[in-house]
Amino acid sequence: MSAILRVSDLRKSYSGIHALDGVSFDVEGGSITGLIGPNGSGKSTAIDCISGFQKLDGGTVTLGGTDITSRPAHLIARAGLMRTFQTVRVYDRLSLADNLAIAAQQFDPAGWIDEFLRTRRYRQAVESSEQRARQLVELIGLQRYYEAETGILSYGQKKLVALAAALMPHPKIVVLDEPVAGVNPSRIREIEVALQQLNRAGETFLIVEHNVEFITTLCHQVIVLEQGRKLTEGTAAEIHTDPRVLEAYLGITPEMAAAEVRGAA
Ligand SMILES: Nc1ncnc2c1ncn2[C@@H]1O[C@H](COP(=O)(O)OP(=O)(O)OP(=O)(O)O)[C@@H](O)[C@H]1O
Repeated sequence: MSAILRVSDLRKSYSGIHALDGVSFDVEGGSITGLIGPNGSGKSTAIDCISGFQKLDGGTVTLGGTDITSRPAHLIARAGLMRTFQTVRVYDRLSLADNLAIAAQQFDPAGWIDEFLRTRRYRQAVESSEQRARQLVELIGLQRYYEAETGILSYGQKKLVALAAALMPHPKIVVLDEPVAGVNPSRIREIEVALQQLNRAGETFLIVEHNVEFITTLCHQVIVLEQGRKLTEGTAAEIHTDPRVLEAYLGITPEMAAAEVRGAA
């Protein structure tokens, strides 16, 4: 695997607060990479800056070798970096199929003249969008709701629809902002399975999430931020046992962990 997304030395301050203080990391193509850290560590600022929703003070972002630093969000999306948001954004009154058709249309090569004249380009765009929609809906396990209004779906299922919408234009990577926040715990597994299925089909994800168990179950690589800096990165197993991560998250110092072990012995 090679890096599809490379961020180097990201810097962003808010009136003296260093939200990002030189953060660098890579996301490998075909991976699920997690970005975690305690409250205020800079996760949201990082993904907002990467996806063009905030301006960086410094640093670079490259996508598939192309410099996309500080481009407007819509051009970053067009370059192949899509994102989802903490709060779900779907059209409740429209069917799942229509939600996905609208998502595809934003990037459609066919214009209104093609549509008016029903050109071959228009017919091909509609056909490939429907094929993509059916494939994605199957991968997220919602095929029985394809024609149903999305309003009837659970919050977790709507999050999956928003994810499928982000995937419609065949992006190089999707950045997910807290995909299981607010989701009923009994539904979290559905999202986990859907992401695994999509990843097996070749999709790449960068996930920001507070639910560390979800991240460590799912991710090949985990990056940990603390106070605007990268504290560490590694596999889920490495992160789980890293004393610096335990301290940052739980306030457990290596000495306390050792004392606990001695006490239990
Ligand atoms: N618009 C803003 N104005 C001023 N300070 C901000 C702003 N946005 C973020 N910050 C500060 O920047 C730092 C990083 O915030 P950020 O929201 O990126 O962290 P986070 O890891 O996403 O936190 P959380 O997990 O609580 O969402 C924090 O100290 C925060 O208070």
